[in-house]
Amino acid sequence: MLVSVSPRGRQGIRSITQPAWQGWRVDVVVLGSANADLIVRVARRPGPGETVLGSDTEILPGGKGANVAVAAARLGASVALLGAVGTDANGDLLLDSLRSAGVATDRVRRSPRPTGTAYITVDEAAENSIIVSPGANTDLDVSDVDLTGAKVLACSLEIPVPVVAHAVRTAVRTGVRPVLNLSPVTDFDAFEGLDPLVVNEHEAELLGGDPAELLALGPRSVVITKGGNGALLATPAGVEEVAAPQVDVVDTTGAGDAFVGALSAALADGADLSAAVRLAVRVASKSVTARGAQPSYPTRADLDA
Ligand SMILES: Nc1ncnc2c1ncn2[C@@H]1O[C@H](COP(=O)(O)OP(=O)(O)OP(=O)(O)O)[C@@H](O)[C@H]1O
Repeated sequence: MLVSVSPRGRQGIRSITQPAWQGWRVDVVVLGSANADLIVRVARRPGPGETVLGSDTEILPGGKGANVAVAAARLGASVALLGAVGTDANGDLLLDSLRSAGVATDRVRRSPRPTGTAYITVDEAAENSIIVSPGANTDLDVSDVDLTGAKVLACSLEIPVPVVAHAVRTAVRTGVRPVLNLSPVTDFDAFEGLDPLVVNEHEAELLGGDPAELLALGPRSVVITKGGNGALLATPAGVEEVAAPQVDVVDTTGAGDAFVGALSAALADGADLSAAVRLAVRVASKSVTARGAQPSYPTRADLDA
């Protein structure tokens, strides 16, 4: 019999008569965007019709979906990303970086459209201006939603809303725990069963502000992240605040994605929501002590160091 070995080395020998991913353990399916972040540093931003010279271009893997997937995988979760990238070099780069973080990419479709790209200008005051060209991310379709094997579905909103709504409803119907980071805030109507709905303070304001108002939208639980003040967890039973540790902040890029990745990994591992939020705060607060999004995400060993 022909056999193949799991790339994570955990599951031993598997028959190749099945698609490879069906034989591997998947704890967390992340549905979301994958972008190449093209970063250029400038003394100041150009005005209309003006040209300025900038630094060499830095190309980093990004996009909320890819960030969340990498954050969860770094903590030891078995993760598959459900997404789309182009057939271009940036698509290769994103797939390589996901795989090297241990994320299964079998559910990432190659699209004829260009890979999603974020054009990021950073000025001397470290202020960002960002243009996102979603490209292949907008190509995702409800027929791409495949939650096989998942304990937890983690999704965010940089991809078509109907796909996210379909994935959440499929998760609820099939007993997969849905976690939604409603970022950016978008017109959305599939809150029923979310456990939790995750938003930052700004997004919470846009949805009504008060945890009770967010719970009234229909999720089973709500988590509001509060930057350096940690996070708040609300269920119909009450509210719990989790303080963030005092850290030397270097770069907060991707902190929210680190939070969602860690939360999803912990929930898939059987933690209750309160314990999962406490871990997520620790992980996200660690991530702000290093530059970049994905490069700053800690492993379990980093957390204990
Ligand atoms: N200054 C900080 N000090 C310590 N922890 C922080 C700080 N800023 C963010 N964090 C950690 O990151 C988590 C998420 O931060 P935040 O609420 O700013 O999310 P966000 O707005 O989605 O982040 P971003 O948009 O930067 O990715 C917080 O709950 C906290 O654990």
